[in-house]
Amino acid sequence: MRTAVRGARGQSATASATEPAIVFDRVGVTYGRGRGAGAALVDFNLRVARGETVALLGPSGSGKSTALKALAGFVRPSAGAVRLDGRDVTDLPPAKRGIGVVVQSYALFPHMRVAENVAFGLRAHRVPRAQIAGRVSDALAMVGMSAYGTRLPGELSGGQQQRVAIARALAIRPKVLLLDEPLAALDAQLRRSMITELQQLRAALPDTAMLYVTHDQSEALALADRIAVMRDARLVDVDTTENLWKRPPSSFTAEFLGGANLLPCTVTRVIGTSALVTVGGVPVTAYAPQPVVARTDWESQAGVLLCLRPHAVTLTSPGERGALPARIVASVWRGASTRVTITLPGLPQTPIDVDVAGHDERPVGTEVGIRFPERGAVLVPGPGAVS
Ligand SMILES: Nc1ncnc2c1ncn2[C@@H]1O[C@H](COP(=O)(O)OP(=O)(O)OP(=O)(O)O)[C@@H](O)[C@H]1O
Repeated sequence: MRTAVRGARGQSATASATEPAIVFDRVGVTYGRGRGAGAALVDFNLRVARGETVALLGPSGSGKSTALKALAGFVRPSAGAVRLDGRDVTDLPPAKRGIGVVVQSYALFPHMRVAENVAFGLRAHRVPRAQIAGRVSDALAMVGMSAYGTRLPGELSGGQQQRVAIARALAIRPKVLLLDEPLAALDAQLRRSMITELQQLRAALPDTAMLYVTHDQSEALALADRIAVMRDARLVDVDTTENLWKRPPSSFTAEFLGGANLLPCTVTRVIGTSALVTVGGVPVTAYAPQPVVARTDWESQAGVLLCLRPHAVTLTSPGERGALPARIVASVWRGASTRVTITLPGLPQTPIDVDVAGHDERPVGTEVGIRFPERGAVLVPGPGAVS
């Protein structure tokens, strides 16, 4: 059953001029039928404003692409509604939604030249013939591909093909741009430079709402205003990139966004946002964001964890005043930094990853000390906490 009431010409009764560019209203998607049916999206609610970029972040199979497809019209929701600028488009075919879509595999027509590939979408959207050449050249200029209009896709690199795919999506001047893992097929170096280009493109399209699907947290942090974290077909957390990073509302989000170390701890006292906790038998002070870590969470000790990000920890000499004693159990040099894994004597089964700048050559077994600022040690509700 749908939640929105639709009136004449697909106009939602809830539509208003102030509605965000994109609204998912309790959307559900089920693939297959009968016993084989599987829910890929459950009670999915999300709003994206004009000019805003939201990243859908989550592990493989969590339903990110399904959400995008429901918005683009490639799968039909079994429940709920999708609205664009206040208009219910749940039953509209994809070509009538005016959405630009970019997918991982470029999806260019191999026998058509670059300019023809870009023009194809314009014809499908019935843009008048006289306007097509100008729109194609504007779109190619936006992605720095003006000089390549007469090439075939096979004569381009992966990054150039993806730029053409983006140009094709932009040519229809969409108010909504959907990007489904657009950089996943590119190598690490090209991905980094494409992130910079996408940031520039973002700035050049101040009125466009963007939904960006990725399982790469660094892309999400670099490009999004807000991040929506998905797990098992559901939206688990949504907030600004900064809030989710600094004050993760769940251990899942803390781990997914930045590979946090999550340590069992006991909270002794909280004053304001400052907490005294015991970790591995040692007292430390930590940041207790409110209301993320509600008083009941720590008073009942219902699974509060200490989130330590690898870059927030500093290795010191053993016995240095104020440092916790630790021992190195593994060390991997990564070029610009070394990922050193340590354990605390009171928590020998809980490895803690620490990123040290440069090449740290201390051997496994070395006794060290660790320090972290109060704001670098954040309490988060554990998996058992009731939200
Ligand atoms: N056409 C389909 N028919 C049946 N099941 C599907 C179909 N497409 C996706 N699924 C299933 O729906 C679930 C969500 O898939 P979806 O592609 O949305 O996940 P995702 O988060 O985008 O994953 P990835 O990061 O691997 O692309 C998965 O369990 C997947 O196997």
